[in-house]
Amino acid sequence: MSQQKKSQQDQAKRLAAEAAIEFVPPRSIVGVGTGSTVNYFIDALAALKHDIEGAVSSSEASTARLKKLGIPVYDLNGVGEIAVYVDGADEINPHLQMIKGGGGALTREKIVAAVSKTFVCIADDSKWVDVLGEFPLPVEVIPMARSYAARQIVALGGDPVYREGVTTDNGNVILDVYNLHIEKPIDLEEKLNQITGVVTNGLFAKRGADIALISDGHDVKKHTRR
Ligand SMILES: O=C[C@H](O)[C@H](O)[C@H](O)COP(=O)(O)O
Repeated sequence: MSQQKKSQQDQAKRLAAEAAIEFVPPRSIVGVGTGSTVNYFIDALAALKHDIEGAVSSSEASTARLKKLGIPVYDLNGVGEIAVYVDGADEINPHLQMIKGGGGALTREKIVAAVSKTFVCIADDSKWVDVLGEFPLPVEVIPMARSYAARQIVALGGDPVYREGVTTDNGNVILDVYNLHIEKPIDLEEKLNQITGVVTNGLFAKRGADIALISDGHDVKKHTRR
């Protein structure tokens, strides 16, 4: 990617992230995702730190950034329903179903999203697609089940590749599944989760986003779920 394209994409990420601030209720505990787009959101949230109670985080990386900026981070087990969860995506379709987990944080992201009333997805417009699957679908697997899970994934029509050298925050491994053209995201999400040894997969289809803020680096378009 050229330097100019990269800085336009960064600007798009920043604009989408800053637009999410208006969805943060005062005095709330905010659900915070993971990734380069969310990092801009965390930076914007820091300016509001005296107006919110704190955050629940989806990764060690986001926790470290939140704490560094003086935003208290709570354990999810001590918190009830979260009003708003803000997170990025690797791909998002017009139904606001997503592929996530490019950064390996999919499982904790799915947990925090499940507890949250409203999911706001923030992304640059390169993530907006008609059909999910061009981006390899991450699947988090218990290490001893890696080969078995990979064979089961092949039987479902995907090409799994072990993400070497990566251990998730939960101590597991990731298989990135290539060559999927995902016409029925909810079906595939369920089938993958039924494989013994799979912890979760990066399809956020059953619980997609409620709002997507997508930027081209100039404007931010707001999409709501169809
Ligand atoms: O595990 C990572 C997350 O699912 C991210 O939200 C996703 O990979 C998008 O990251 P970025 O904002 O860096 O493109």
